[in-house]
Amino acid sequence: MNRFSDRLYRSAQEIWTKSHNHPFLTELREGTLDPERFIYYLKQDYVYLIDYAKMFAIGSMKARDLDTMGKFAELLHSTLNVEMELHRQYAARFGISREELEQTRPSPTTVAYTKYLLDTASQGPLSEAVAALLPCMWSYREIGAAYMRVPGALEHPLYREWILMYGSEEFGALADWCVGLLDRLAEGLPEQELAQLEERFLVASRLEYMFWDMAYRLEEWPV
Ligand SMILES: Cc1ncc(C[n+]2csc(CCO)c2C)c(N)n1
Repeated sequence: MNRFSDRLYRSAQEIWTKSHNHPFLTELREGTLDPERFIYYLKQDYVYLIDYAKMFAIGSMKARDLDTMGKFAELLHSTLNVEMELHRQYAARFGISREELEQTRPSPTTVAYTKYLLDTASQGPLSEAVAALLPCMWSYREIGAAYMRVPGALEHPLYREWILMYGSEEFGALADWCVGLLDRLAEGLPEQELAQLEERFLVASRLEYMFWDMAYRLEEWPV
């Protein structure tokens, strides 16, 4: 069967491979990542997730049926209460309060990524919103599943929980649902619209790469 998601996966392959080989991720899976870089990532990711959760709210609003509406509501709930709870627990280990996490000033890359997502979701049809939010869910699913199998990765005192969360069955199932939704939404669309969806997917994939890179560089505003 010819799935639109197969086309997206192929066209983003080069970008995703660069993410997988980025030192932030190679060092995280080997357990050598400097915690300072991880803390920076957690703080930026926390404010990223606040906007990302809003994408799910927009998804719920634009859904055409109750099942889809409910699934986005479930994703919104899980982002706020499961994924962000992991960040809160990590922050507590480093003496960073919930308030401090929430007050993180977004870096240039975080601003670029979150505003790109929210602009896409609010201006376009549901299919474009899903194309833009998919690299986040799908690439983390791939990373989590792969790192669960890296010998010793789950023994690391700091990175173990992170890997367990993204390697979990629940996260896998949510990502699969989003992939399937995009395939259904793309059915029968003309090539011009498919190309537009592909572009959203590729820009978000590049921004995912930039997010790892930003954290590794501890990016700051230049002025
Ligand atoms: C930059 C960045 N990209 C992707 C994720 C992963 N992620 C964000 S929301 C979601 C699904 C529901 O919570 C998943 C898997 C992240 N945390 N940060």
